[in-house]
Amino acid sequence: MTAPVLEVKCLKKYFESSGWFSDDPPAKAVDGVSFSIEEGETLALIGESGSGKSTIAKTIIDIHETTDGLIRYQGEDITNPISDQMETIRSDIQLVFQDPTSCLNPRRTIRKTLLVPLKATGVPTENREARVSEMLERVGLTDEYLHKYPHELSGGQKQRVNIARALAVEPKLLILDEPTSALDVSVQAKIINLLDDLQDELDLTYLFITHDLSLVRNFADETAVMYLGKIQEQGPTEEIFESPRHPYTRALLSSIPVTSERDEAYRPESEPLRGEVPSPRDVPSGCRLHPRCPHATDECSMHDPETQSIDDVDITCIAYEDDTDGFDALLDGTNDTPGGSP
Ligand SMILES: Nc1ncnc2c1ncn2[C@@H]1O[C@H](COP(=O)(O)OP(=O)(O)OP(=O)(O)O)[C@@H](O)[C@H]1O
Repeated sequence: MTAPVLEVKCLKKYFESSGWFSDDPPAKAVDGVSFSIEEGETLALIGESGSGKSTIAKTIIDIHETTDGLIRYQGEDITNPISDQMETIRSDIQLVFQDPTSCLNPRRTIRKTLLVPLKATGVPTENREARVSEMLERVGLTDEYLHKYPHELSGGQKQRVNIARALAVEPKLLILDEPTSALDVSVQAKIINLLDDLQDELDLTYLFITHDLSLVRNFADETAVMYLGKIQEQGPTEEIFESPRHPYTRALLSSIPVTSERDEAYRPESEPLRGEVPSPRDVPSGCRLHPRCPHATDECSMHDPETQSIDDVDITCIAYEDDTDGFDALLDGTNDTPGGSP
């Protein structure tokens, strides 16, 4: 059996305080996260702003040093990598960022932008021009764009160039960090379709980071829902969207704008979460969601929840564990209590 392309185990990334604030506790941006992605699959990491999604991405590619835990790429331990592992990571794992404009050098034509990674990875000079054209074509652009500068391109076209640049080194894993959030809605769908096609053509594996849940359902095989540095619920995307169990997942999904009857049918009943997301420097005891959770009991503030597996889904919730029947009735729509409090 081949190893998953990416495996993350009990990953922690704490940011220590510095300067005037050096006595403050560290920010627990990522606090014990585990997941794996098989070849050719997409895992979506979803959650509100500040839940730790980008920190996971940056820790995987060694922009941040790992505080604790393990990161494996194709079975090899790449946690805080040594220099030759860094070369593998630089060619096999590519990151596509949110803002297509800031990632492109305004003084470089598209041709020059795409030549940089080809030179860096030693593609012979005589093959480079053909590769640039091929890469542009892959992302739906023509040679007409070769001599243009970034400011002459639309947001969607710039993101296509960023994707082409990421593909230049023939990566196996793309980390897509909110790749469409700076784009218009109509352009977002085109970029998602492009990424979908590229995955099939090139057998790519994706870690897709987003807070836009409407993009996830048709794109990701698996979904992990993050809150304040921890995954709360994780499983096949269809299962998460059709039968969300965790109160946090339910609250997130109930806040997606409804655009079709299918959306309406899947929209879970949920009471809104109370208050604001706490600081990662002051994580609540027990279940970190408990001060905001409509289902929280006294138990939830006292113990760290265990993760349990139900129907291929891992859920980390004491209230669910203690009242599975009540929660399942809520899922079936047979709970009498308005808002579904168990
Ligand atoms: N370099 C840093 N130093 C201190 N704290 C940081 C640093 N980078 C991130 N954080 C904190 O870690 C937490 C997680 O941030 P992160 O950017 O990973 O969240 P996110 O889920 O990706 O949110 P967003 O979608 O807004 O980027 C936040 O509270 C953030 O302020």
